[in-house]
Amino acid sequence: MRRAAIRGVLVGMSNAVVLSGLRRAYGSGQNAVTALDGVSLAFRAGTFTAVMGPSGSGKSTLLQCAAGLDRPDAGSVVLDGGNPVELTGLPERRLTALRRERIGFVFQSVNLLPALTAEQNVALPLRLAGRRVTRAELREALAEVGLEGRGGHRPGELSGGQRQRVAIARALVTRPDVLFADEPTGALDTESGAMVLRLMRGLADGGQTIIMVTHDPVAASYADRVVFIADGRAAGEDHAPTPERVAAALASLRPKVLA
Ligand SMILES: Nc1ncnc2c1ncn2[C@@H]1O[C@H](COP(=O)(O)OP(=O)(O)OP(=O)(O)O)[C@@H](O)[C@H]1O
Repeated sequence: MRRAAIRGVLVGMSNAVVLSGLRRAYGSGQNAVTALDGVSLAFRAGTFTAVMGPSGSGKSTLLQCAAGLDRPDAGSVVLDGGNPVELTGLPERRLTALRRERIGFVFQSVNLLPALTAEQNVALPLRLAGRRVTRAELREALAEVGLEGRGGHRPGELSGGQRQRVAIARALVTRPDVLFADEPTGALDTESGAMVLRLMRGLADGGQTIIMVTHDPVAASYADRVVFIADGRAAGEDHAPTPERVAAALASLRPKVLA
């Protein structure tokens, strides 16, 4: 009973991702940089979390480790989704398969293949996983991100915000446990960025777990929770973020030299 209760806290049904004691250093000797210095965080299923912190605080490293794109030196990453699996220590082939099936990732640079249509770009992860995919599924995936009727357009014929929405549709087409986003609105104008953020908010309201790194307090205010990282460590949380509160918390974390 007690063990079940403890397990419930660590990797229970309600958590989509649990990070425990994550450490990651780059380089060695005098050049060694500690990017993550023992971070433990849990992300509840169906919630939208923003990760914020000063430049170089370890946000991208955290996201890359949590998404199985980088390996921590110590600590564990557990993906739950009803079928818990620990990423750390998985052989590369299993990790690749797991990333393909259970993890979605969107970046600041959208990385769509320019020669392919929106529909063909969205189909790619399923094709790589050897799955059949129908036109109807692809149309539905694009409709979910507000791009019905745009399936035949190539990236060059779409706006920046529309391209990012295609990338989100591509990341979600495998129905991943978690959508990781690293500065998804960093390259967009305010209006396109707001559309992408509203889309992500709606996806989370529909049950999608989202973890997003951002520098922008307005972007962070769309999330349910903001976690702050400073010097590779967890440095507080806000469960009712507004742009003003987030900006104030961030200012208090900035290295004195930049303040
Ligand atoms: N591949 C790498 N090799 C060496 N050092 C690295 C590497 N990646 C990150 N670092 C260092 O690790 C620390 C954390 O980097 P990370 O990119 O995670 O920070 P961040 O908070 O995402 O920064 P930013 O907000 O500027 O993007 C930094 O000091 C960075 O210089």
